Amino acid sequence: KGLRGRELQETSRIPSKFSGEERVAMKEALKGAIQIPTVSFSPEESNTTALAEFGEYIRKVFPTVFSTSFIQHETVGDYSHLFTVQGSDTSLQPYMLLAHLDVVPAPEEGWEVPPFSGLEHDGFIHGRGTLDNKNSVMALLQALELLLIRNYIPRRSFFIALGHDEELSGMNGAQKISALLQARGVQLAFIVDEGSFILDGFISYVKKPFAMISVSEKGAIHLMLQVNMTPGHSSAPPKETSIGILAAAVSRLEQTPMPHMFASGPLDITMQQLADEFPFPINILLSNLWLFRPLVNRLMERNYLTNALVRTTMALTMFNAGVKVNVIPPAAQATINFRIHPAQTVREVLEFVKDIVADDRVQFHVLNAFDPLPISPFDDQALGYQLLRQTIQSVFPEIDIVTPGICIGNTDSRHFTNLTTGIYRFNPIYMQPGDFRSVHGINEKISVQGYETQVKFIFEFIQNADSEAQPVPHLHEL
Ligand SMILES: CCCCCCCC/C=C\CCCCCCCC(=O)N[C@@H](CC(C)C)C(=O)O
Ligand SMILES: [Zn+2]
Ligand SMILES: [Zn+2]
Repeated sequence: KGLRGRELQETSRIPSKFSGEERVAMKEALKGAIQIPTVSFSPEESNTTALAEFGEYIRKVFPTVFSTSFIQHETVGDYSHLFTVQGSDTSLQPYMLLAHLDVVPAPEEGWEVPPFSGLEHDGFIHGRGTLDNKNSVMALLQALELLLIRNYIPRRSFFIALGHDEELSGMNGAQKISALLQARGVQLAFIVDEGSFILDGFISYVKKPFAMISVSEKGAIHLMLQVNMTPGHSSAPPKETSIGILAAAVSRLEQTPMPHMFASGPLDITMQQLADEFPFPINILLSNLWLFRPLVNRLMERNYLTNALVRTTMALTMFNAGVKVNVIPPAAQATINFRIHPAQTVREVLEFVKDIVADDRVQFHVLNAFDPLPISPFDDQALGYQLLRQTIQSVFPEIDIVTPGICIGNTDSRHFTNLTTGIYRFNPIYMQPGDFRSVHGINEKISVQGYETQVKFIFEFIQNADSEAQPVPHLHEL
């Protein structure tokens, strides 16, 4: 189901078999990438020396990519990279594979090995970026390098875009790449980026790992609340201070979750596809959402991850106030990070928040805001989704559930809605809750075997995108 024409593609396929020497080279290349500390600290501070070094490094380890006549390489926004791989059939719409080479900071405390060592230990490569997202950067280029060495000539053109400031919102990398391609009149069939995984053990009842392809991502608001009061001597305080007023306001917000929004859309399909994995009676509830939706909503609210899937969340992330112990504070500021469910908008969330705060002394400053991303198609006609599904099924034959999902974080792919309606977020790696906590946390690591499989997945995916296969129409042909 989904794609046809498999037989055709099998005839000229290059098998994803790598020699012992190639397998050593690919893991060594990843280790070298981890050792370059391409840290995005803040909008004002990145390690530009490391970002430049990374550009030199990929030239060195992927010489064929850089010397192939039908591949054009460009540096964008000083440190991001855009590879245009010209296919032989210009009637086919190109696609894009996206990843980012910057990482979040990694103070050494708590790490079993230094975070920029790239050390191999017990079958794992350790370090910041091994899951987020140098694994993808390196696997994309590695798979292409290996295909080129085997004289592969793609039919369908594609782009590999590597952003350098995703962890700071992608304005200098992905955003500029998107603008550049738009200026060139490029439209894409689809994009594949980071943002979801093969999930293993995230839902206690679901024993089988399943692949979730995120077809949308939440919007966000960075909101600063501020209260100003006249400062004075603390020995004769007013009835309320800026700190007290603000604390009461944010406490009201914390006590008032946004309405749950599990009404329809991709999550319906996710839950229905997973229903059979749950024991009785939850399987019955999930298979009959038309009747049991309110109950399922309450079940999903209980877990912090599934809760994030069913509603707009708010996290109070910064709180600043006070200048001295005996001074009535002149101002208090709180910064809140909202993640907006695809069924809500920035405007609706702000209205909701103002109603809850209901205090004119609290000023609102929207520092940054964007609506949730549109839902990309995931039906039988959706080329990007179906290619991912097909490749998951061939590379991970043990996975029999592939579901659409919603990405609870944000990715560079959100800068590309001008170029395509098909944006899919999926990393072909197994992810357990502990691994997930290591992303932006401590002891981030990838198994050598998991990384090799990621390279294999991309190697297969690029070939699948070139196959004769077309999405199967909904209606049966007569
Ligand atoms: C029913 C299924 C259960 C689902 C459990 C979900 C498990 C979580 C799986 C994937 C989430 C991955 C999110 C990764 C993308 C986040 C990247 C990131 O951190 N982006 C920044 C961007 C910002 C503009 C700097 C962010 O803060 O979101
Ligand atoms: Zn990332
Ligand atoms: Zn990240």
